[in-house]
Amino acid sequence: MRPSVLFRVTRSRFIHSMAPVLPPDRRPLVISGPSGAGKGTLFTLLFQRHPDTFTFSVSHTTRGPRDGEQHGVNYHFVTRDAFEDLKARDGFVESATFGGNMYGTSKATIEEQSAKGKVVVLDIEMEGVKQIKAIGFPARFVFIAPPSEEELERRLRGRGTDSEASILKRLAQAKVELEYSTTPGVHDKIIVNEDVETAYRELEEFVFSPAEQS
Ligand SMILES: Nc1ncnc2c1ncn2[C@@H]1O[C@H](COP(=O)(O)OP(=O)(O)OP(=O)(O)O)[C@@H](O)[C@H]1O
Repeated sequence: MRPSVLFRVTRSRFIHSMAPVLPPDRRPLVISGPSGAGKGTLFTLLFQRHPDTFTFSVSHTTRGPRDGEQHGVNYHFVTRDAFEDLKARDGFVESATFGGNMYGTSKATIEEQSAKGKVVVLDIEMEGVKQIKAIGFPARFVFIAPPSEEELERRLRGRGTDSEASILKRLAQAKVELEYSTTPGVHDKIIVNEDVETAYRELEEFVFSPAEQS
């Protein structure tokens, strides 16, 4: 290998190891889609393969921490009063109540993480997507769809994390979400997660595409 070539190769490896490759469009990435479609699978790959580029948005919740959960890592655990106060001050891009507990994504969390130069990834359900769109919060919206409802059911069952009742509830909700995903202009990108690597490549390509292409 000629010395100049060697230098270029070494230099390029050095740049890659030192500086994260940042997407031209740094707006937060809102990932939504039916439970079991593979959102977690795909964004976990994004974090593993670009550890310095992306960061997961840490939500606020009024529920208590479970064993091993850490404040500021899994959630910002706050009192109901603190949550309601922040909500009244318009501090959330989206919030919702599940099983009697409140959950929300705070604007300050997104802004702090974005200020560190990272692209913030949000895993948000449909109602949250609607809220974020309604306030016009700048973000890129990606919808992960299953190849079919039958395959979605297979994945939910195969995951082995849900009761029969929970699986049926998730499948019913999936129909609503898939219907909503056909609303024009809601999502910047819809990815059908049939083969994981193919879907991942599509996600990566979208994420690193210039703003005007999204
Ligand atoms: N392309 C794929 N082919 C086959 N199985 C897949 C594929 N993508 C994900 N899975 C599997 O499907 C199951 C559901 O995936 P995952 O947990 O990532 O879904 P999710 O959309 O994040 O769900 P939730 O919203 O409930 O967290 C997992 O067991 C995962 O390993």
